[in-house]
Amino acid sequence: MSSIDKMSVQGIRSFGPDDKEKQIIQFFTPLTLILGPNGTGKTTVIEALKYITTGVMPPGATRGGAFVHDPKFANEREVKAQIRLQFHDVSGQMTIVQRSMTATQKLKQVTLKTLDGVITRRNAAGEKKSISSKCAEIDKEMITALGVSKPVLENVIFCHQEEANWPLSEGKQLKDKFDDIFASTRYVKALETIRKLKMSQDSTVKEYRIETTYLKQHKDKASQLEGDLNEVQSKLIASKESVNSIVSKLDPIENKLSQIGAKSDDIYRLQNNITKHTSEKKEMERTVEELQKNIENEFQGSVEELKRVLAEFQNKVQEREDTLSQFKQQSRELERECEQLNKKKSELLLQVGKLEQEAQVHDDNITKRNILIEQFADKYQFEGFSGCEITDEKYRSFIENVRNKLETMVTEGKNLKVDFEEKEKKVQLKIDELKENKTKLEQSEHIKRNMMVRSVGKKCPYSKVD
Ligand SMILES: Nc1ncnc2c1ncn2[C@@H]1O[C@H](COP(=O)(O)OP(=O)(O)OP(=O)(O)O)[C@@H](O)[C@H]1O
Repeated sequence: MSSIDKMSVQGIRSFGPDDKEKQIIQFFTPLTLILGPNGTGKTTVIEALKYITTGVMPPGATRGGAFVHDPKFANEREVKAQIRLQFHDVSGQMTIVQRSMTATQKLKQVTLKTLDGVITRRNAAGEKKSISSKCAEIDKEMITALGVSKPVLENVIFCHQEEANWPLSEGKQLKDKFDDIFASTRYVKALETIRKLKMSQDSTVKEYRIETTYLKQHKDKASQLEGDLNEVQSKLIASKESVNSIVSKLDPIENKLSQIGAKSDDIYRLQNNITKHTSEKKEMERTVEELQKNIENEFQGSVEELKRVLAEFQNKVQEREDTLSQFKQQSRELERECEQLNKKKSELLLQVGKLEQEAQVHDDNITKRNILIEQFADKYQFEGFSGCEITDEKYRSFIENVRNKLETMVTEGKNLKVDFEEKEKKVQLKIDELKENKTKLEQSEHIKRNMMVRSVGKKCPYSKVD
């Protein structure tokens, strides 16, 4: 169990901030009574204990200056407050915790700043070890060190006198307080978690049990298979040994077999040759027979003479073959020439056709020309062209006549043109004269009309003038 030894307070409420004003309170076992008149600081001691152990300031101390000694009282701009507590933690180790604050007087209000705290521990050898940390961490550390929960410290051990009537509060608030103190919510949650964990673990165990059954079956099967395998392996070894012995016996037999095979191949080859030669012999005999049948005059000379005759015959055959190839060559050249001539012939035939067409056109033109000559001769009374054949002589005479006629007509035309030009000049003079007269007449008409309009307008102003 943890126990509080002593506490020093400085700069809290009526406790002054100077070092000489620092107060140290010693706590006794099993009980410490604090007595004093009103306003001497009894509540402040409890508040300081609550603050140093839990980090919670007294109610109404939200305004900075309320808990820390007022800077106005100290005639300072800033006041530093410090609380130190020496205690033995649950393991009996001596621990010192220190928390500090500063209150600064601003223009209208006092602001409070909480500084980092320090926890110092002394181990069994008497060595000190300090840990400086944030307030929240110190709060956690203190709860662990004292072995008492924060709600118990706040509401039971260091309960402020202004909050001491919480046991008389309404149902829900009261329940919440008790839940906090006994941490029942946490236990309920923990129990729920444990229950869920148990359920999940139960199901896992169930699964494992089923799996174990299967695994056991598998194991039995595996051991059975292992036995079978061993048996098969021993059989395999025995079989391998017998195979090896058979293989060793087989080697000479295989050698002999391969020798026999080679010999059998030779025999087969020889048999094939015999069959082939026999059939060749038969074929030759048949050929000889046929040749003997066809021979009318059998050659009576020796083989040498026959060879010579054969050679002569072959030479003759060669000569004939050469002559034949020459004829073939000539025939090919003649065929080529014939082809070219046919081509030329077809071209000439084409030209003949064209020329015949042109001759026809020419004859038609001659006929038309003769008709026109006859018509022209009749029209211009050329004699000797009517009803006779138009020869070249006639044609030239006709052209001469035409030329003469044309010259006569041109001369007449020129004379006529001169006459017409003279007549035109005269007519133009007449026209100019007439135009002049016309202009004069129009002017006189205009003057007369104006005069008539004026004379009629004086008589009747509304009559229309045409
Ligand atoms: N911020 C402050 N600065 C300086 N002094 C303060 C400050 N706040 C409170 N005080 C003084 O601290 C004292 C409060 O003391 P406290 O309430 O602890 O006395 P008490 O012994 O518990 O009194 P009671 O028996 O009446 O409860 C008062 O004298 C008050 O004037």
